[in-house]
Amino acid sequence: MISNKSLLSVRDLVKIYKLSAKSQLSQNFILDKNVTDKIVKSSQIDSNDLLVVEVGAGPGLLTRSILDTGITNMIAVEKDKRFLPALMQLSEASRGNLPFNVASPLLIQWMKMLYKREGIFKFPNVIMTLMFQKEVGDRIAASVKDPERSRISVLVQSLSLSKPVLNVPVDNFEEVVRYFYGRRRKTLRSIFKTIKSRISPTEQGLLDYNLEKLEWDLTLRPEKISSEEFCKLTKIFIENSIKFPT
Ligand SMILES: C[S@@+](CC[C@H](N)C(=O)[O-])C[C@H]1O[C@@H](n2cnc3c(N)ncnc32)[C@H](O)[C@@H]1O
Repeated sequence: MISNKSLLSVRDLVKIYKLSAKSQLSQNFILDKNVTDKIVKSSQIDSNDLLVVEVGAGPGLLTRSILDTGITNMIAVEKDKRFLPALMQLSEASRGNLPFNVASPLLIQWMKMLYKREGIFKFPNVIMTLMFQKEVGDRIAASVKDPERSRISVLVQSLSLSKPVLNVPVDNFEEVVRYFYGRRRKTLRSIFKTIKSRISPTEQGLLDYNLEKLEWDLTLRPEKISSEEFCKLTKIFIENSIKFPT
């Protein structure tokens, strides 16, 4: 718990240290404590939590709301040294509003670790509260019908524990999805043509035979392919020992 009486307000700190938001660091600050308190409430942070980590603490208002819960161990990570004086006032750190530029790679890494039960995810009941820019949130939730559908939609939806669809190793799956979304403006026919030019004639035959069974419409683009279908494709490569081209 921190004593706010001894602290300058975050609004004042922003003025004093001239902490204007830098777009290249995806900076966008919350200056209303009602909002940061609500975020913390929804994250279910409890004073018994052993450790809370905040990535991208900025001027530290969310950090203050987290500290107000009475937690005792906190790590705040911040790339921009300008925030050091503001954060130095706070002795501990938190979790919350992710820097938008690192949100997608971090999320994919965490989802993979969660799926493999690695790192902190070896422990049961790890709760993470992640806040994203609306555009990133839209992409995460996008279905095959939405124009925002992207690699992150496929990966997160496939790895999500509430509705897991993955039945192939996550690294192979990611490789396939990354390859297709790296060519998202091309048709599936054109992408498969490139893939086939990079594998042996025997492998080409095996791939053609199995692709027919998938019954994909090859005039479509990758965003129209569901996570389940990408799983099936990954399985074809694995079961027929076809090395996926990089
Ligand atoms: C969207 S702001 C959020 C600030 C604060 N948490 C809030 O809610 O007001 C994201 C913060 O992440 C920081 N940031 C950006 N890239 C970072 C990185 N690679 N590592 C750590 N912090 C980073 C930015 O400097 C910025 O302060």
